[in-house]
Parts: sequence; structure tokens; C-alpha cells
Amino acid sequence: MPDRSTLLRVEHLRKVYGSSTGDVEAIRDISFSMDAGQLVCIVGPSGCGKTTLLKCLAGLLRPTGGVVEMDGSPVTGPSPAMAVVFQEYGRSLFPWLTVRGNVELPLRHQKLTRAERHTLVADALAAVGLAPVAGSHPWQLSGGMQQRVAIARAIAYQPEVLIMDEPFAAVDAQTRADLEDLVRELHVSRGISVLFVTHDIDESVYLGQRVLVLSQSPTWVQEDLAIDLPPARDQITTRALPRFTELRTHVYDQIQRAKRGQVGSPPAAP
Ligand SMILES: Nc1ncnc2c1ncn2[C@@H]1O[C@H](COP(=O)(O)OP(=O)(O)OP(=O)(O)O)[C@@H](O)[C@H]1O
Repeated sequence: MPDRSTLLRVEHLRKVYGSSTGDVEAIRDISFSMDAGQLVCIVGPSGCGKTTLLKCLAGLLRPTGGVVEMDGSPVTGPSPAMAVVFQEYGRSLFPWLTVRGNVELPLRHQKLTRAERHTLVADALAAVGLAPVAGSHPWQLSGGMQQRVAIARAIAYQPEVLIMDEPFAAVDAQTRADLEDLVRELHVSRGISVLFVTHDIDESVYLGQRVLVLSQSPTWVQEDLAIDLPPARDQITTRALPRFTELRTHVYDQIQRAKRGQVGSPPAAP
């Protein structure tokens, strides 16, 4: 029985892609749970199945086996309780709509009055610092600003969990640092639950309360690591802490071991 505060529960998740050239077992056996209000990062070697995992969690892909539950109910398709932010912000925004229009679009399918919609959109744009460009079009903005629009759209929707798939992989380092701090700020000030997939080890340690380290594909959870850094994080002081270095070195070592297959055997396929 899940605990009352358990938001997301994944048990013995397995995913095999069928294809004309043979089956590909992407996920062997993944189990973990996440409480409401947590910020959990997922890292793993390249091609280990991170995107496959997120798509299964978000109900965009049907798992081959196992269970995904949100608030105790099985996820069987795209759920209004989840919002997903992808890496390719350019393709996720509609160029003919303004920033405001893009953020408002998913709300049009909800039972909200026009005034309620406008309040949610204004609040989300203010939270990501984009209120002054609400009337601009996405193509008039920088890459980092476009990704802020995607984040605003997700939080305006008021999901129970915000799922982010390598969302900052395509922006420059300084913009990336700003966007990381934006995610921390939204998590801390609004209590938003975030599941954040990244291939960047430092980013996972800087952002997360927990880091799940995935094995090489076919994937399983090699380690569920608590990040015992102070919750008030700062790009300069947090990254300069000796504990930050210890944690990132530990995760790096785990991933190197995963790549070399030095982490024991995955659980037997069910
Ligand atoms: N539609 C598909 N059909 C067949 N195999 C697939 C499909 N999508 C992914 N795979 C395979 O599943 C495995 C996991 O892929 P996935 O994209 O989930 O990994 P990833 O960790 O997100 O990759 P990256 O680190 O490159 O972002 C890989 O071996 C990939 O080739």
C-alpha cells in the first residue's frame, strides 16, 4: 500500500521495443517511488533508457511489464497530473502563437473561466520572468527564453509533477545555470514536485534531493542516492562545497562502473 504522501510509484517497470530487426529490451526492471514535493534527478550512461522511462511514466508509451501509479491510480495514458518539458523547446512551441498564447493553450481544454485562465498565465509568466515579453512570438526570443516559455506553460497547467527530459541540453552554460536556479526556485517556493532527467552529473547533484543512477541498458536502478547538501543552493557556494565534489565524484564513478559493466547483474527479467 503506498504511503499517503507517495506521489509516483514505479514497480518492476519493463520496456521492450519490438521491431522488424528484433526486439530491443530498453528497460529491464525499474522500481522507485517519489513523494509529493520532492525534486528527483535521474542520470545514467548515454542511451541507457532515460527517455523511454520518462515516456512510460508520462503515459506516452505503454510499458511491457510492471506498474506506474500516480496518487495510487495506474497511469494508462497521458495524465493531466503530469506536465512534460522536453529538450527541443523550439519544436514544442507554436510559432504563430504569442508567448501568452502558447502558455494558455493547454488551459483551453480545462474547465476554467477566461479570467481564471488569464490569472494562471500571468502568474506563470511572472514566475519565469517573462511577463514583459508576453506579446512576443517564440521566434523573437533567445533559446533560454523559449525554454522558459515551455516551463511557464507547464506550471500554468498546475501539474502534480513536472517531468523534465534533458531540458537544458541545448542552451549555453550561463543560460543553463540560470534555468537550473529557476527550477530550484519553483520547487522551493511553490513546492512543485519535479522529476528531472539529465546526462549532466553536476547538474543532477546541484538540483536534486535524490539522484537515481541508472545502469547501462537494459536498465535498472543502480543506486538511489540522497543528496545531503543544504536546501538553499547557489551556483558558486554549493558547487564549491567539498560535499558537492564528493557526491559528483561518487555519481561519476558509478556511471563509469555502469559503462564498464562492473555493477553486478541486473535483476532477472520477469
Ligand atoms: N522506438 C524505438 N524502437 C526501438 N528501439 C528504441 C526505440 N527508442 C529507443 N530505443 C532503444 O532503447 C534504448 C534506450 O533509448 P532511450 O532513448 O530511452 O535512451 P536515453 O538514455 O534517453 O538516450 P540518450 O542518453 O541518448 O538521451 C536504446 O538502445 C535505443 O536504441
